[in-house]
Amino acid sequence: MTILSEQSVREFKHHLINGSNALGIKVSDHQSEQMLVHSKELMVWNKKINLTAIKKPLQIAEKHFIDSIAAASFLGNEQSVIDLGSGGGFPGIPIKIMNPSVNVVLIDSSRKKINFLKHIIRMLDLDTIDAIHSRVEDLHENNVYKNKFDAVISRAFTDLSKFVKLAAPFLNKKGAIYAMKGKNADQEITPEILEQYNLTTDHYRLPFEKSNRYVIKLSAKS
Ligand SMILES: C[S@@+](CC[C@H](N)C(=O)[O-])C[C@H]1O[C@@H](n2cnc3c(N)ncnc32)[C@H](O)[C@@H]1O
Repeated sequence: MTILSEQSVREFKHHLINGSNALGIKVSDHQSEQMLVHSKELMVWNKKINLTAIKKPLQIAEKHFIDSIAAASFLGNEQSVIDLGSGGGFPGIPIKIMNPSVNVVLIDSSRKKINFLKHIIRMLDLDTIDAIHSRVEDLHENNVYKNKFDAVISRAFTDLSKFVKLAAPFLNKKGAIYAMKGKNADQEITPEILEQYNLTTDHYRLPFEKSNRYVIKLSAKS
């Protein structure tokens, strides 16, 4: 099925590459092609299952892909990343596309969304990435995932306090938690979080619509 005209494809890639460039991030032609494939499938599957409220191609480019790529640029050189409540694959799939050597695990409690994510992984022929159908809390005692990750990340999953509790069991000793947030991010930071973690906040603005985004990084106090 042709979901995008040739003109729309050109506009999508242009938007993705130029918008990322404006944030100082280089997206190659191959990477933009991979994100285009993911976007087209997102639009097709979204007609049957609820993957995203964002439906226009250029908005998908900016609000899903550029947002995920920008947040990924604040990761250190982590080699294993788990994305909690990954939904349509954000930020986990763009993280993998931008950093092919990183091991990525995507978790979601919706079987339909996991089927979609497995389909994308197959279409893009990605390796060292897995999509797991589970509630996050049901994996806390699973030795495959417990204390195994350098980074736990999420976007639009839950509030910061709850995310920290759900993320902590996955971290290895040097691991860090990354929460992608929109406006009022600072209001979610509680004294309990500051007691337990060193906190840094990075900021960027989406390049076209100009809204503010924050990545809150938490690493355990030694
Ligand atoms: C609002 S969506 C965000 C999706 C994606 N991270 C994004 O930013 O586009 C939240 C996702 O978390 C999943 N979810 C909610 N509670 C969960 C839980 N306890 N364990 C695993 N996934 C969960 C939902 O199925 C949904 O796909």
